[in-house]
Amino acid sequence: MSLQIQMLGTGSAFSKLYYNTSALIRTTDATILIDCGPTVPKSLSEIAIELDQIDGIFISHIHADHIGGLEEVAFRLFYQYNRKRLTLYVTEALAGVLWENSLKGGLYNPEDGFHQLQDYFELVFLQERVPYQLSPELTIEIVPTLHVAQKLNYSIFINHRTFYSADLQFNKDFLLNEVAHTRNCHTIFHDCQLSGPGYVHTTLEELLTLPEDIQKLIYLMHYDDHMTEFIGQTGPMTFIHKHEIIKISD
Ligand SMILES: Nc1ccn([C@@H]2O[C@@H]3COP(=O)(O)O[C@H]3[C@H]2O)c(=O)n1
Ligand SMILES: [Zn+2]
Ligand SMILES: [Zn+2]
Repeated sequence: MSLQIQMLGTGSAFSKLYYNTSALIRTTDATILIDCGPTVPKSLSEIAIELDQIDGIFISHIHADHIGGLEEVAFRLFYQYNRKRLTLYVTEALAGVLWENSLKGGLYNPEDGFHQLQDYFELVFLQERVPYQLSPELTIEIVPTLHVAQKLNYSIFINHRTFYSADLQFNKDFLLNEVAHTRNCHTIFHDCQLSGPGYVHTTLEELLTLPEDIQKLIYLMHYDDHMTEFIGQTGPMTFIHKHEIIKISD
């Protein structure tokens, strides 16, 4: 079984250098996008991936750096790609706020028959902590994680043993007991705020308190533009870069 994770961006919400954190999950039979910030269409075009080569999009939460490219994707699917409807993998609750609190502003167009999210995307509602086999080679499972109080936020297990964090506050117990121990993950993609108090993110300082054998599994993403100043200061953890491909064999 072959699984590849290719980063489309690795920067923080305010990064001007590294694009919004987002990735493509690629297997021989499926290509799924994780999050869709404003820089995603440009990043896809840089690696010559057309929107109609993507089978579906998973959304972790509705901050703009994770969804700000969806309006462009929705319009282009309809007007440039002959009304193609991609699948959106979301919880039902997230689909509601995604439309009402974000996308409706640009996409609502009753005159042309666009009333709701379903008019642009095929919606597949995920349940928390239920594995979904999206294709013979790809299974995903979402878990609720804490980012901003009262704000829906989901991280994702890919083929059971790869963990990809949404933006999240450090949760050492979860990383040690669930990600590393119970699920025996061999690969972890984790958001990382390089300096200052995290507030709504996990800081590098916090990740450095994890046991070394877990740090070895971690690729750091969602970092600020002063990343280069921290090269050599991340213990065994590795900064991942835009368009880098991690091959995962299971
Ligand atoms: N309580 C908060 C909420 C948000 N923020 C910043 O706003 C950004 C929104 O996108 P993000 O990627 O979640 O990162 C958040 C923080 O930088 C923050 O610093 N403190
Ligand atoms: Zn973010
Ligand atoms: Zn966020």
